[in-house]
Amino acid sequence: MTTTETIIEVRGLGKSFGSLVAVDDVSFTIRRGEILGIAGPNGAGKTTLFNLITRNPFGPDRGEVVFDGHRIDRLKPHRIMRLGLARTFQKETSFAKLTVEQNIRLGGVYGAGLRGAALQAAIEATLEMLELAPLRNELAGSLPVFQTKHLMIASAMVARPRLLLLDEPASGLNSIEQADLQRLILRLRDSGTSILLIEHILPLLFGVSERVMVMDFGKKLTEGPPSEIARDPQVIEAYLGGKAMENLHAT
Ligand SMILES: Nc1ncnc2c1ncn2[C@@H]1O[C@H](COP(=O)(O)OP(=O)(O)OP(=O)(O)O)[C@@H](O)[C@H]1O
Repeated sequence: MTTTETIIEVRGLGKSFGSLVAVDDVSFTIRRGEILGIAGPNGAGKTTLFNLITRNPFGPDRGEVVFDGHRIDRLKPHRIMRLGLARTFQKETSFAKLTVEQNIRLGGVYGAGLRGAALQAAIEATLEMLELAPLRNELAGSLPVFQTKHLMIASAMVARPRLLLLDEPASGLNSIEQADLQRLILRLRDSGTSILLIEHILPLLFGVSERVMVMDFGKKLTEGPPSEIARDPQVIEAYLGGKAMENLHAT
């Protein structure tokens, strides 16, 4: 359930690569229990924003991030994770030659410092929640794309994060799998994890997010409820493209 309490506050975050300003003075907050969506064209700075918040693999040049009462913008990535902030990556990050369970175990050890019975209990709960229990002994490298996505999310969720950053989790999924993923994201939120979600598949993004922030050229262009963002003419024409929004309205 969304509360008025803030789980993360990002203030004036910025990052440059030479003369390119990849993230330019971006500020936003997420409330506890909320799903905030991020939309924007390729190269808008969405993934770089995730990198800056998690400091993985690099932190910001400018700005502040306060997560659950802690300033985290100068902490090491593993310290940020241990405070309860986890992320997934666009690219496949599982260890192909380890089993599903072994991959999740690594997430619990590295992400949350879990050991012994607490670790095993977290693994079992995560296998159930992500519907991976029947596949626990399969090699990660042998999984179809849908289960691979689940495993990436499981490896983050085993640490029981209070905030989860999901980077394009629906890429490569068919429409039935996308609908399944949509339900899963809502389940994760209902289990107490706030979510920041980057997604190009707009029906999914607009379907799960309480608010959507639109980025372009590194800047935050606008932010609001999906129903308002979907009608915003400058978002439609300039940034999401008329076709993308036609598809959205058709759903
Ligand atoms: N390590 C880096 N070195 C140099 N430039 C980078 C680096 N990382 C990102 N960029 C540049 O920063 C800009 C923003 O990239 P970013 O990957 O954050 O965009 P994005 O919105 O996530 O795009 P996509 O939707 O394609 O994933 C791009 O111009 C990209 O080329």
